[in-house]
Amino acid sequence: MTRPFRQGHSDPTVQPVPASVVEQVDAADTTLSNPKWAVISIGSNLGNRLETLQGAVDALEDTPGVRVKAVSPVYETEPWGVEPGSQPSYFNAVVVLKTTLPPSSLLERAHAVEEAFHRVREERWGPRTLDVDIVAYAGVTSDDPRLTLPHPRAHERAFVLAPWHDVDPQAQLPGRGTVADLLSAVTREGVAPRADLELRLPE
Ligand SMILES: Nc1ncnc2c1ncn2[C@@H]1O[C@H](COP(=O)(O)OP(=O)(O)OP(=O)(O)O)[C@@H](O)[C@H]1O
Ligand SMILES: Nc1nc2c(c(=O)[nH]1)N=C(CO)CN2
Repeated sequence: MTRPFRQGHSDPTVQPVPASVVEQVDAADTTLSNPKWAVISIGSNLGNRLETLQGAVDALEDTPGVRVKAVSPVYETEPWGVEPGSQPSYFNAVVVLKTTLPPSSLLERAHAVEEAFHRVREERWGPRTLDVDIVAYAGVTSDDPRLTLPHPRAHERAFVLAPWHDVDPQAQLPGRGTVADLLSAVTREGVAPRADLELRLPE
């Protein structure tokens, strides 16, 4: 015998939903209909650097919930933070995207893209096939060491600021000021545009 389905609070299989859960679901829905912008720095100083950077751009675009909006010019840059001459030079670029992913999922994806290009983590600031850092995610600030936002060293890195300024001259680094001002405060020595190279914006 089938029992009639009873609707409303008298149905014992329907639990009341706590207000906090409703709030969380609503917040998630807002994200879905309201994508956030994020700025990603990509760098490579091992292997075929340009091919790897293009692969990273394509992999980001292939991510559900991510749309790449702009890809910067390519810069050839001296390794930052290490003994001069101790590592090959980098190719660096910046990707501006819109995403419905929360910051933690975007970081997971960034790590997966690095791993797809055989990134190994041996020493701090060691040479790498691919580095994918989240420079900024909307206006979010966080001092969580697993994901610090904005990136704690972006404001002092010309290899991030110069390509970002190229694609968005009005950009602001949350809590730090305009990218234009930050760029004028750092040395651009060792950060050279490679006008002969180009990264394609995925179609
Ligand atoms: N904004 C961020 N973007 C990427 N990783 C971050 C960020 N904030 C914190 N991290 C954490 O930093 C850890 C180390 O990252 P990674 O190995 O890419 O550092 P790095 O590129 O060598 O140096 P740097 O952090 O100076 O760019 C990651 O496992 C990640 O959890
Ligand atoms: N020029 C340059 N130097 C670096 C880079 C980078 O992408 N470019 N990334 C680092 C760790 O994120 C450390 N140093």
